[in-house]
Amino acid sequence: MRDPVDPAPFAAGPDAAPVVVSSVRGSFPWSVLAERHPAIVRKVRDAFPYGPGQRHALDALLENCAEGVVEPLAEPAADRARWDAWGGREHYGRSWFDVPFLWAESYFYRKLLEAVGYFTPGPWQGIDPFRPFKLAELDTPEADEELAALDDLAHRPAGEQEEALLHGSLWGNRADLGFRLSGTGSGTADGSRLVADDAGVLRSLFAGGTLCLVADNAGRELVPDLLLVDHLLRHGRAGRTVLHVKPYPYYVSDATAADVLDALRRLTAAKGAAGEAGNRLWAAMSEGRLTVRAHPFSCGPLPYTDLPEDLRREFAAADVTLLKGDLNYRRLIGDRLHPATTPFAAATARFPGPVATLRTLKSDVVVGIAPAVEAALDAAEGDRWRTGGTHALIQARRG
Ligand SMILES: O=P(O)(O)OC[C@@]1(O)O[C@H](CO)[C@@H](O)[C@@H]1O
Repeated sequence: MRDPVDPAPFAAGPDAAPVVVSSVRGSFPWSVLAERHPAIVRKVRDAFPYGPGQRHALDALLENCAEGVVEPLAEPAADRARWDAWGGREHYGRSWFDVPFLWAESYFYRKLLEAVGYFTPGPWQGIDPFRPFKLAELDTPEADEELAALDDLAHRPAGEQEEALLHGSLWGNRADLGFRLSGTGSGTADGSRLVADDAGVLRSLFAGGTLCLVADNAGRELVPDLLLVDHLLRHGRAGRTVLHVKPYPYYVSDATAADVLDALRRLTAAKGAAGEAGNRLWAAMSEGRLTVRAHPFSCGPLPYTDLPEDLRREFAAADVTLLKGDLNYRRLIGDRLHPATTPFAAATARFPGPVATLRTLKSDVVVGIAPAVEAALDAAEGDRWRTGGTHALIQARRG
């Protein structure tokens, strides 16, 4: 039974709200393209002994991002036709700042991989330009502490464990490298920073069937995600889990299948409860109760209203599709500036099946915020609560 939806916010239809663009100088989207992306290109260039050809291509990308226009992928890119169909034909030739923010950001990462030869046959093919940053995250004293804390949690009742692991997965989203490489973002994991909390609805959707978890970042976000998955599989709260990751490196820290293996090995190498969870996850993957998918659409520049039919069917059949992180949230609500008080159920009405999100707020779009909460946050923080990574939300809609 679908939650009652107030049609008022969409009297003009769910696409009435304006799409986020990057053309307003000084805005958050503008700063991502004008400041964050050049910083990421420089970090990547300095992180590898790339040859002259790659360094020239990276410098050309830097210049193109700042002053140039969106250019097609260089032939013979295997996915050129796909990007043409994803909006490239409409956007090629336009300034990066004049196309939808979601499209410009997503395509930037695809052009970055082109510059370093990620798809080009040869020694650099398949070398993840963000891997140094991802791995550095996994081997830290903080990661050791987080894993050690599981030994105490293991003695708590299953319900308490689930609540704690759900929050671990939520706040793991704060560890977003794209966010950190440009030196912004902090946040505390205390409850006061939750601007919406549908944890009860979300937990009621763990019904022992299929959980689709659409992952976000690798490293210190993916490890808590995997620990939550272990708990749900172990306690019969999910019969199987399909973990959706990216088919290639994306948004600096987004997880690929290689990152799942790194996170899994980090767990199996740990002592105590963390190691036991790692071994259970390893067995679950071997037995097909935990499967990893890397669908091309997961690196697409489009909202989830454009889901391809196979994903639409998969999500519709799941107990719940749990979307992690800010980028997935933006794609879920169309990267549109809906009024923050727009009901989550209304803004996500076209997503197939029950859907939920665990997200720290790192970009302007948000829905499902109570009017009094929005007013209090605006009064206390101005707009910072929307993009600072200091606040988070748990939102869910039954099918
Ligand atoms: O999906 P994540 O990892 O939580 O966050 C990704 C993201 O916040 O990083 C960009 C800024 O660098 C945003 O535009 C984008 O939404």
